[in-house]
Order: sequence, then C-alpha cells, then structure tokens
Amino acid sequence: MNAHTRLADAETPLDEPVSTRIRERILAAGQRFHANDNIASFIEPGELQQLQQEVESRLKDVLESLVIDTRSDHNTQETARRVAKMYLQEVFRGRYVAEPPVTEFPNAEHLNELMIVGPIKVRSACSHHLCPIIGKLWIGVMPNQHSNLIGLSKYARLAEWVMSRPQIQEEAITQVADLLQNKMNPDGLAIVMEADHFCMHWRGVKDDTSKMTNSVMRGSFLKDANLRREFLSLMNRS
Ligand SMILES: Nc1nc2c(ncn2[C@@H]2O[C@H](COP(=O)(O)OP(=O)(O)OP(=O)(O)O)[C@@H](O)[C@H]2O)c(=O)[nH]1
Repeated sequence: MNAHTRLADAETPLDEPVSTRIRERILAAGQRFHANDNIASFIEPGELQQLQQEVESRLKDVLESLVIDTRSDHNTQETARRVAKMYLQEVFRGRYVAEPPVTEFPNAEHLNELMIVGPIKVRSACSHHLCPIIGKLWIGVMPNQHSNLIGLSKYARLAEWVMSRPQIQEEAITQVADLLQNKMNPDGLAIVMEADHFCMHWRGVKDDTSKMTNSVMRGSFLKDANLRREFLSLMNRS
C-alpha cells in the first residue's frame, strides 16, 4: 500500500455524504424522518451548507438524466444550485431549522373570549409530487385561566415553520394544531385551512378550480356547537 492509498483510505469517512451521517444519527435516536418531520436537532453546525452542496450535486445528476445540456444551455447552468438552495433555505426550510422562538405570556387577566387570527397565507408543497400548495389558514383560540398567550405574529411564524415542508394538507393542519395546543394549552382550538394544490391544477387531473378545505376542532370547539358556529361565521367575514 503506497502513501497515496493510505491517505485515501483514511479519508473515506470524510467522503461519506453528509445526509448519511445525519440519517445515522436519527436512526440511532429511533426518531422518524418523514418528509414533514423536523430534523434540525440532528444537524450539526456547518452541515446544512454541506447538505445543500450534496443536494445540488444530486440535482445535477437528475438534469443529466433528463438529457439537458447544462454545459451549453445558459438557462440551466445554475439550475441545480438554485433548486438546492430553494429546497434547503426556502420551501423545505421547516424540516431543517429549529422552531422559531415564541414568547409565552401567562393569561394574567383570565381572558376567556374567542380570538381569531386569519387568513394567514400558507405556502407548502405536496409530498407526493413536490408541487406547490398555496392557501389560507384561520386559527381560533378559546383561552382559559391556565392558558398561555402568544404574540399575534407567532401564529404566522409557527404555521410557516410547519408548512415549509413537503406535506399533505390533513397532516399539516394537525401538526399546526398540536404545536399550538402544547404551547398554549387553550380550552378550545379551531383551525381551518383552504388551499390550491398545484399537483391537481398544473398536472394530473388539471382541475384548476377545486380547492381543499379541512378543519380541526378541539376542546370547547368540539363540544360547543354555538362556539363553533361563532368561529365559522366570523372566519368567513375575514
Ligand atoms: N389527501 C390528500 N391528497 C393530496 C394532497 N395533495 C395532493 N394529493 C393527492 O395525492 C394523490 C397522489 O395520487 P397517486 O395516484 O399516488 O399519484 P398520481 O398517479 O400521480 O395521481 P394523479 O394526481 O391522479 O395523476 C393525488 O390524487 C393528489 O391529488 C393532500 O394534501 N391531501
């Protein structure tokens, strides 16, 4: 074995794709890493940049397999880099970064009146085709004296964190509900989402008029039909 071969052998672990290192940590911890899971706690400082480079190189292979001449086509020379950046830093960012900081305030005045936020614009992508999902979200909260209150902007920040992952709408809205439920511990929580799915508009069935609407009702919104009606009627005016 010459010095060059020994050096190459010693370097093998460093040549391992960064995605493999991250995946091994997640598996060792027995955690899930579905498309709509957040894996930020398994990514070490500096690795996100390496992951972006790895995705860029794989996307180059995809363009190669699509028989696109990225060397002479001035429009696609930088496409792999741009798409990798878009996935990691923008549209799927919610998988890779930690939850945004949210200050929780005690409900000092024991407020117990209905509060509605919306429509919050949501942007996501379906996990089946990675096509955009663009829609609106309304959140209703009924606090009690044990609830925490959060700042108005934090509803949008938390929703964005959950939505900027490949999702299906039913699971996305449940993730938003679980997050708010744990943070605020309200008496009742109501969430409605209405969205356009571009996997239906742009391709496939090419139905560009239908939208998907779904709702999650918890606690007092589930038990009290009048409260539910009040939320739905006020929501429809916004
Ligand atoms: N339930 C649910 N389905 C979704 C969502 N987003 C996209 N879909 C659907 O996921 C389905 C995937 O269906 P498949 O039959 O596996 O894939 P496909 O052959 O490409 O389906 P077509 O879209 O009918 O061409 C499609 O019917 C999509 O419309 C979502 O958020 N929730």
